[in-house]
Amino acid sequence: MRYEQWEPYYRAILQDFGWTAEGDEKAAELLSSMLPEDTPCLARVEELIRGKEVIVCGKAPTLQKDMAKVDWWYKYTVIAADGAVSTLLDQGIVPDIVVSDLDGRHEDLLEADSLGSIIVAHAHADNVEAVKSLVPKLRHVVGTTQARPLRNVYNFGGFSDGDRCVFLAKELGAKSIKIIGFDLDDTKVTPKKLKKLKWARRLLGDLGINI
Ligand SMILES: Nc1ncnc2c1ncn2[C@@H]1O[C@H](COP(=O)(O)OP(=O)(O)OP(=O)(O)O)[C@@H](O)[C@H]1O
Ligand SMILES: Nc1nc2c(c(=O)[nH]1)N=C(CO)CN2
Ligand SMILES: [Mg+2]
Repeated sequence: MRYEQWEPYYRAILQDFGWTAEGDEKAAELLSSMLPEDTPCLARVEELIRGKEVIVCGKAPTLQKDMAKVDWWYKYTVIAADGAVSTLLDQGIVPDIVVSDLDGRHEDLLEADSLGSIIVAHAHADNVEAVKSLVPKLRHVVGTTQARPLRNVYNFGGFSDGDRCVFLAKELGAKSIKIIGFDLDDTKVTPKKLKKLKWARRLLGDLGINI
């Protein structure tokens, strides 16, 4: 999705949460300054996705049960949304890609990185400290922002980690996208999280994915 297409959603999200773009823009600049000018891992991310069957794993409480129903993991490019990486690693699955705003368990993000997962690390106004502490330790990183993209910090569209996985897969031309570990009606989450899940439903709905 081009930024011009994404921007109206971004403006509406900022308004809904009472945020301004400035903090996100500063966070994106910081992330940019920590990364190489080109993004060596991006070509690999594209290779993993284009024309491939992709499975996106969210971190709903149903994830483990949903995982048990997947017959053959190796036919998929596996994308984990943040905390889902911990459940996947526990079950012996190393995701190809982890999409994270770095509030998942840092040990698990580092373990996945050391096992070859590419971490699509998202900078926003509220995770600057995590960006500072974790990004220098990662070996395979692609930087993202929800604000206007920079030369080496991308915006594939999407807001929360789970829907950003799906936008990434769409944008880079996945052949199919299977989604597990999503429960967008989960009532056991905080009001802020529920609001994020509502946005996920709306954004995915506009991609033609109704869950
Ligand atoms: N019931 C659910 N509870 C939590 N996450 C869910 C649920 N259903 C779908 N997801 C997706 O799984 C993603 C990863 O979940 P996790 O709990 O790690 O999120 P998070 O990192 O706290 O969320 P975020 O940083 O996006 O606010 C979420 O971004 C969300 O899109
Ligand atoms: N400023 C800000 N941006 C976000 C936040 C958040 O808590 N604050 N959470 C997100 C979920 O991944 C995505 N973007
Ligand atoms: Mg997160």
